[in-house]
Amino acid sequence: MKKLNVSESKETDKLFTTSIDALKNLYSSKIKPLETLTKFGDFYTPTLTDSDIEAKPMVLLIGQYSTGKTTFIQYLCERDVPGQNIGPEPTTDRFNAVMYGNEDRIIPGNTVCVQEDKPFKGLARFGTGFMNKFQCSMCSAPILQSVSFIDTPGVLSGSKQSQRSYDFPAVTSWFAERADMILLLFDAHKLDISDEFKQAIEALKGHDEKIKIVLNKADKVSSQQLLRVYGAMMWSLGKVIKTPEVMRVYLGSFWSGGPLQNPETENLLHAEMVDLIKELLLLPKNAAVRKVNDLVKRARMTKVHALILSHLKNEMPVFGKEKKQAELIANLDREFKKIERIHNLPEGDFPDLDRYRQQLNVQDFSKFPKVNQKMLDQIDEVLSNDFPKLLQRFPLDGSHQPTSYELNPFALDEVDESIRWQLFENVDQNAFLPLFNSLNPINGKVTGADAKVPLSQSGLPSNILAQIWRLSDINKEGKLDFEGFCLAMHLVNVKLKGFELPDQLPQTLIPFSKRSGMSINNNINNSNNNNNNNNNNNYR
Ligand SMILES: Nc1ncnc2c1ncn2[C@@H]1O[C@H](COP(=O)(O)OP(=O)(O)OP(=O)(O)O)[C@@H](O)[C@H]1O
Repeated sequence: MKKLNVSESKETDKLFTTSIDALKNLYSSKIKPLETLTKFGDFYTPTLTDSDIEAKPMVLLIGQYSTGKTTFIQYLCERDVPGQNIGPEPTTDRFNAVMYGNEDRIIPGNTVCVQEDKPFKGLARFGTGFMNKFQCSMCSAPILQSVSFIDTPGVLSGSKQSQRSYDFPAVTSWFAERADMILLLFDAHKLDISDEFKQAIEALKGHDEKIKIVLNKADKVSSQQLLRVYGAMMWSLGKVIKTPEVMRVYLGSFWSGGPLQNPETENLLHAEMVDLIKELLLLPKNAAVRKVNDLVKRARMTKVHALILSHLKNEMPVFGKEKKQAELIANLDREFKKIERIHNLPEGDFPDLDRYRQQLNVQDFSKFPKVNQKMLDQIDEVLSNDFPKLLQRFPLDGSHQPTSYELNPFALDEVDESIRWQLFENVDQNAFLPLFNSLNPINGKVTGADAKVPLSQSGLPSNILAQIWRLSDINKEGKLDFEGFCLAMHLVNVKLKGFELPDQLPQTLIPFSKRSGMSINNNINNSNNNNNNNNNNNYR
């Protein structure tokens, strides 16, 4: 594993901060003026605020009711999140932004939408019907320092879905535009893709590249059923999501309710779950590049929008304005083609015809602004010069930015708080194999007496080593298998770096083979009950 170069890590962090600053400047000086002039917000989405651009990466979860969206968030947070309801019936009746905060609290929708430091001001346009169904849950779960989650109400079937007091697809589309990743959750045990759910997926149009599929509760079916369910799901989705790329599907069972139930698929599901968690952890590093891409998209749309308005204004006669306006709206597709040809614009930068028509219906074309060449030049400048320069700062060779942890799992002083969220699977286990084998394990396990020598060589005091033993002997057997031994050695290194050891093992540090068998509560109970003393004695 490559050794971390401290200055390189600090440079990378600095690079991301300065890039976000540069983005804010470019947006407000070169894109926003044309957006304001052409009332871009009335046709698309409101102008962005600084907090929109600075916001932590957002993960949007969408699925029919009871597919496990809320449980998924709870699993990743390793704790109960305030304001979350879990149950077999439709439980989440509101959009819930789960974000980091020092103390647990729930902020109601009306308040969170006026807070300057939250990226939700644009939601105010969905009215009080929506505000009453929106809230922000703040809690101190470590993963929330890297990403925020948007839990959504489960999509219902039939009239129940349309009875909502706000425009569900429009709100979903608003979040989709700002999200860094969209997770579509399906229940492998009860695959059901209703028409209403298909409509909700339609609202994600234009954001296909962010969509990942999670086939949840995949351990509840046999391998053969899983294959069938997978095929049926892809077939149905193929009709709704029209993307040339193959969608990434993660199979898994994201909850702390018990071990994976199908030994046949256990390894596969573990590997898939690890992959998804790794993807989530990479989001902050990729978010800055994504933000540049989003602003590129927005700048191109603004340019096309300005040219459409100017074209429609030029078409207006001195008399008979209303008739001409209606005619232009009816033949909007033809007008779009004309504009495309005259200005040599890509078809893909044009807006959705029906939605644009709806907005045009309430406008007076003669009041549209004429082309402001200076502002258009600024947009061209930002697209052809400023954004490419900004992107050159990032390594865009297809490889992701390795996290500090991937570069050196023991370099704890060189990484931020998210280190607590590292995965056991990322620990370089090969490095400990020779040492483990030299202890002559019996049935793949070593006793406290065996492990005492290598652990004591760390020079750590007995009480600390006893704590390390307690944390590493997850099954409370008085012995360590290879994974437990790696964990112990890893914790020794953590301590030697000057960090406090946790009272209980973070969920991420529990090897996957042992993880699914434990609930978080079990974990807490284990650390509190008398087992502690017994296990500590194994080491002494
Ligand atoms: N991986 C899993 N394996 C088994 N059961 C699960 C799993 N995940 C969630 N469940 C159970 O499924 C039910 C629905 O879970 P949850 O409330 O998290 O779903 P949801 O998608 O958020 O639902 P809603 O849209 O109604 O809020 C709960 O009873 C929960 O305990």
